[in-house]
Amino acid sequence: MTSNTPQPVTFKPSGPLSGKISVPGDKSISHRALILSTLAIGKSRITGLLEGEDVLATADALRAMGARIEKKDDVWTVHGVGVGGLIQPENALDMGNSGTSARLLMGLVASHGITTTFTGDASLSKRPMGRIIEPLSRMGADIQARETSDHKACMPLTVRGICPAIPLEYRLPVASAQVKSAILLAGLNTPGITRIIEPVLTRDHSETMLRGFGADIQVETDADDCRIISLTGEAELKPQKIKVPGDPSSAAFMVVAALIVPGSDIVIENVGINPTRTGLFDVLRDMGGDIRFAKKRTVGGEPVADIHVRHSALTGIDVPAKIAPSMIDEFPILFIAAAMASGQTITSGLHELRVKESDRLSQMAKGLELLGVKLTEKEDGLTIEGSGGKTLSGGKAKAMIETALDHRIAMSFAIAGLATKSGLAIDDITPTQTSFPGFENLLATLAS
Ligand SMILES: O=C(O)C1=C[C@@H](OP(=O)(O)O)[C@@H](O)[C@H](O)C1
Ligand SMILES: C=C(OP(=O)(O)O)C(=O)O
Repeated sequence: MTSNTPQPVTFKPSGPLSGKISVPGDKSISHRALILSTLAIGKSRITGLLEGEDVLATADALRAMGARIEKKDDVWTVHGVGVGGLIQPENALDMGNSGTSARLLMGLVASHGITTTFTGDASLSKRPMGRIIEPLSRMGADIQARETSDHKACMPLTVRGICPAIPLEYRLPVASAQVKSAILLAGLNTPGITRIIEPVLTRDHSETMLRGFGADIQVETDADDCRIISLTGEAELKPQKIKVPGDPSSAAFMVVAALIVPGSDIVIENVGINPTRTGLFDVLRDMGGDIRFAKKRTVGGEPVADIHVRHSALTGIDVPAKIAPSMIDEFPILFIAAAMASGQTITSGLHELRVKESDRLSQMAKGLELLGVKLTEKEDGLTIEGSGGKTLSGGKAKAMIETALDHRIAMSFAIAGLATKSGLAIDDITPTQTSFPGFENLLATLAS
């Protein structure tokens, strides 16, 4: 887990960025690769796994519930216990900073006859868990959570799973791949068909990977354009060889860095370009960004490409709210691009950003204001007046940016620092370890 000692770092103005890099493995796919391999009978092999703290928290939790997970050279091997084969962990499972670990694993244990306590860091302990507790309780799990003063169910919490659980038909009230995936994972060890109605498409890695592991899962679209996902329970999963592609959410920081630093020309190899994840690249292209996907191919059922990016003059746009789910983690870095664009960038429909690792609308607004950026913070978005390509330098630019245990806030302002007059200090770089180990070094290789 992230050390408790904050490490402040100053990011200095940069000359042109150049070179070919690759970013660490996709976080969402890495969590799912470990979880589904644990549920298969036999030995799965994973390459390209993200070795960030969030994914390592998932691996540790799965080990505590009986999986044997080992790493040799670049290959992770998971000896699965089979659907229904988890054992009760001896201690509470520490989910660190990771919402995905907490929510997916809650789903996993809900349909096993085991009792499991989940804990997390100060950030995760503030995030809403009611959205997971509600459907899993309907499946028969008993979940006791801490109640906050404003009556929200938060961690720490204890899931008393039930086997057999009751199959659920559930319409997702919030566009969340974590909620969808938690229910699907619970459904795997539940007799009958678990059905999810998804009015707004979210990342679909769980569906793709479940199919790849041999589960019986059907996806249809109804007359109202809702996806209906049906999973047959008591599944038998077969072990797989998985190649995890580079994470588009990590590539996003390097893409925006190249767009805003004059003279830059970079290539990021082997990045996942699943359309449920690439909204940021579409928005940046609409703003005038020169971003090309080269060598498109399919790896393990996921589309992958090399991304070629060149410095570009950006123009602000009105970002359609409906694109939000396909770039939900990328708004912090979009706001940095918007601050460097000419004209106004308007965003809306982003309530979910207030319940991520931090309140990302408020943290980004505070930091951008320190940099002298003019903006309006609304309940569901920011409207940002861009500098028209001029370097950022507010009167208070010497102040530290507060990262609030949020990796994406830290990395977004690190990139902003490259486009300042005299550098930008952020109060803690350690949260980058959760999703992007090696972030600082990789950025330095592009600048050298
Ligand atoms: O399922 C996943 O892997 C994720 C889903 C998203 O969360 P929500 O489901 O809360 O939107 C995203 O923000 C998170 O980084 C990863
Ligand atoms: C929201 C994120 O992750 P999680 O929900 O897994 O903490 C993120 O990576 O931006």
